[in-house]
Amino acid sequence: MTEEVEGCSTPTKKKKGLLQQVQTKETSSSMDSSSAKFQKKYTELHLLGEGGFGSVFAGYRQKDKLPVAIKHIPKENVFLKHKDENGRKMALEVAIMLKLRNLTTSSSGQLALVSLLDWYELEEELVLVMERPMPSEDLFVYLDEHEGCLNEEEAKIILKQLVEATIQLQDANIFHRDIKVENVLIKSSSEGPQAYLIDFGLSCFDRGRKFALLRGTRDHVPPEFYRLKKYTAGPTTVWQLGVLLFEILHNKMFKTISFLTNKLKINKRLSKNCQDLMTKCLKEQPKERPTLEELLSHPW
Ligand SMILES: Nc1ncnc2c1ncn2[C@@H]1O[C@H](COP(=O)(O)OP(=O)(O)OP(=O)(O)O)[C@@H](O)[C@H]1O
Repeated sequence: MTEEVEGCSTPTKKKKGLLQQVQTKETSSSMDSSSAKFQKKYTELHLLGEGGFGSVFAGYRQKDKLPVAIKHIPKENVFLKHKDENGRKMALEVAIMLKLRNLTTSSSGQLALVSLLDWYELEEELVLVMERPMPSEDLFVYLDEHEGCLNEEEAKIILKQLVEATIQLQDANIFHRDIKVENVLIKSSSEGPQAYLIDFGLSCFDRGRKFALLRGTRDHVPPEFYRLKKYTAGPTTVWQLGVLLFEILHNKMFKTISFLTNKLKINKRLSKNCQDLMTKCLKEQPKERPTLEELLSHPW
C-alpha cells in the first residue's frame, strides 16, 4: 500500500517576527494570551537561519537565561493534521518533537536530538521553542570553516551519534525524511564534536509503509524514488546518512540524479572500512543497504 502523510505545504521564504505580528490585528483573545505568554517567558535575539518553511531566531528563556532557538512557521505552512490522545489537533512537527522528549540517552551519553521546550499557536504563525546547544553551528557552516571536508575520525564520531539517534527515532516510529548537513547542528567542545539532528518539519510517524510523494531535498532522495516512485523509512534514512558521510568527507555536494548516471567516485585515500561503509549505505537497491543496527556494528 502506498500512503503519504503531509507535513507542511509549499515552502515560502516569508519571515515574520513576533513583534510584527503583535502589531497587526490579533482578534482572538486566546491568541493574544499565547502571544503574551511567549513574550513574557522568552526574549528573541538575532536570526539563526531561514529555510523553506520558516525562520529560526536565537533567544533565551528569561528566568534562567537558557539559550533557546525559536522557530516561526507561518500558518499557511502548517497543517493541524495530528490528533493527540485527547483529540486535540496539532502540527505534526510539534507531535513528533513532543515524542522525542521521551527518548532516552545514547550509549555515549547525549542523544543527538534537540528538545522542544514550548510551542505557541498564534494567529498567523506557529512558534516552536527548542533547546539551543551552545556553542553550535549547523554542519553546512561547520564544513565551510573546515575547508569543506572533515577528517575521518571526526566524521566517524558525528555519523555514530546520528546513527544512534536515528535508531531511537526508528524505535519510536519516527521517520525524519530530510537528513542533510543543513539539518545537523555541531556543538564543539574539548571532548570532540556533538551532533544534533534538527528540523522535523518534513518528518512523519511511520510503521513500515511506502511513500510516493517527494518530501525532503530532491538531491538526497534515494534512487528508488526516481526509479519506482516509492521509498520506505529505513533504507531512506541509511541512504541519507551515506550521502551526508560522502559530503563531509569529499568537499562535494551529492546529487542522486548524477549518481544514477555516473559511477560513484569515493576518495581512495579514505580507509578501506570507511569506503566500505559508505558504499554499502549508497547501494542503489534499498534491500542491499545495511540496517541502522548493522551500521552501528560496522568495523569502521
Ligand atoms: N535548535 C536549534 N539550535 C540552534 N540553531 C538552530 C536550531 N534549529 C534550527 N537552527 C538553525 O536554523 C536553521 C533553519 O532551521 P530549520 O531547518 O529547522 O528551518 P526550516 O525553515 O525548516 O529550514 P529548511 O526548509 O531549510 O529545512 C538551521 O539550519 C540552523 O542553522
